[in-house]
Amino acid sequence: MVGTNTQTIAKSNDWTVYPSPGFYNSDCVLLRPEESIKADALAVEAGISSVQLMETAGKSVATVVAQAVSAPSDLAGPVCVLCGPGNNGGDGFVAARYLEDWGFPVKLYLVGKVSDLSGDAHYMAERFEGTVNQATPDCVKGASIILDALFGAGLSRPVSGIYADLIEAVNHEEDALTIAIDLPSGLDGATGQALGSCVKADVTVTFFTRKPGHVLLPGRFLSGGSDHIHVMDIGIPTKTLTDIQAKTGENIPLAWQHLYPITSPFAHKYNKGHVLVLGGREPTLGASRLTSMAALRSGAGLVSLACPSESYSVQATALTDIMVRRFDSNFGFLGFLDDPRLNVVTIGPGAGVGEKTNELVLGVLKRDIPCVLDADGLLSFVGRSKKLKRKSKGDLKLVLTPHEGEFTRLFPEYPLSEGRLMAARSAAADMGAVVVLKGADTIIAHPDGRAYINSNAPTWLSVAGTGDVLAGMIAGLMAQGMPAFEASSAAVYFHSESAMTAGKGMIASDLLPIIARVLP
Ligand SMILES: NC(=O)C1=CN([C@@H]2O[C@H](COP(=O)(O)OP(=O)(O)OC[C@H]3O[C@@H](n4cnc5c(N)ncnc54)[C@H](O)[C@@H]3O)[C@@H](O)[C@H]2O)[C@@H](O)CC1
Ligand SMILES: [K+]
Repeated sequence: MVGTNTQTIAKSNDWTVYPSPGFYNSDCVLLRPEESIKADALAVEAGISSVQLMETAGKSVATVVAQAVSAPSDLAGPVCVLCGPGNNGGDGFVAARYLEDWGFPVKLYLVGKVSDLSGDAHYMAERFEGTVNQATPDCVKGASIILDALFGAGLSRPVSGIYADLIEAVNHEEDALTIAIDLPSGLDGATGQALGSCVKADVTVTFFTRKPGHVLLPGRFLSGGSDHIHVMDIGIPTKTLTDIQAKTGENIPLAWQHLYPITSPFAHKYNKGHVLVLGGREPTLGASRLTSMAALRSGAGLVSLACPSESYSVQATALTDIMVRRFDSNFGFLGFLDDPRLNVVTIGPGAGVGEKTNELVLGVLKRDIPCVLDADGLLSFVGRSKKLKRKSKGDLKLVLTPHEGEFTRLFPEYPLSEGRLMAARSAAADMGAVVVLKGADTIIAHPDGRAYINSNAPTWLSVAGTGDVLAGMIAGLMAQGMPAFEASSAAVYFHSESAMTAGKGMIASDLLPIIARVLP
């Protein structure tokens, strides 16, 4: 699966890696609604008519409906097709025509009149030979299948009025199978947030690529969940992705496998990097142990844990595979950085919030040593995040891994209410650092605007200590030469894979022996 790279140490000029193969591949790239409308337009420029695109789109929706039922006669109620005022409604008319032709009991409902429709939607409405009924909230009662063609990529404001009433009626009809065309109506395809009311679909049929809203939460669940989002090829040439220069993708191996560090037969501990983890004091001694073990399990050649003298004996006794070192002052810790083999420092888990940690972090950054900052390492910069700003346009040297609470405290200027994706992107651009905004849909954002959305985290991953493990995994991959953005993305992905393998009820330390099993 992973690893076509023959280099032992991957190329690491981060800012030149874009575009990566993932952004050319419709399995990975997530087109924002305006980008998908642009893709349609580019396909038209390339000679495919927009009517043909809509015909193929509508037919593909009908095909998914047909595959969901063994035979039209098995349906107790009709297939209700709810059409809105734009081209999403046009897709609904096409799907309704095919389903009628195939013998399905179809009832089509439109908000407004056919004469109000324009362009391709109007043309497709004229071609539909069945009855066009006026949509009212009662119309979906008793339906076996509801096809939601109210709004797709063109949703431009919060849903209200008759549309909100229709959406509520759809969601109330729990026995019906609700299939959304392109996006559940009311879902903002860019942010994954509901704009006013939103259809809760069981299945979503989208075209060419998925949209960020299908992967971000709650959009992923409103769309029926990852396994129920069908992406249909409607003939848009893949090369349009090159012209669009999309910068959002799903965090899958395709996105970063070309930079994954491959262990050469000549590898030894001294050419697989050396991670230094700052160890803490009571009562959070275990956190930095998790981080250091995760770095080692992720393939780093050497891992050292540097801790204050008072916790030295506990840490040294608890760790067998990690070199434990002691220091009595910040000066002592910074002295460890003179070792030229040391190539990543992790500060955070159990480090303590305050001036001392602040000084240590700035000392590391001043020496230009790549650094993963988590937990206390981040919280020590609340109110002074500007001090972390990196100006360099060369290799990215800093990775920040806040969860939502830490992010909000660190970056109040980027409110999460405007969408996690945008907030993480803005913070990354501002700081000149990789920002890993943790959550059920972790975002990994690069200062140049690229971002991956992670989707393979099981619910049980959210337990104490798993963030400490993630920080170690990122550091471990960076130590082996993987660029910061891709190392962070790969670590997030394999962290979730490890949790998946560990299973429900796992605790953070269960992940450690599994990491090495799931890594390629
Ligand atoms: N060539 C193309 O552009 C293709 C488009 N396709 C379909 O077309 C869709 C996009 O079509 P459109 O751009 O026409 O957009 P939509 O059909 O999603 O909706 C746009 C219409 O809804 C209105 N509207 C937006 N928000 C509203 C709100 N909150 N309340 C009331 N009215 C609202 C707008 O004024 C406009 O009339 C895609 O989602 C897809 O389903 C597919 O047929 C594939 C080809
Ligand atoms: K829809």
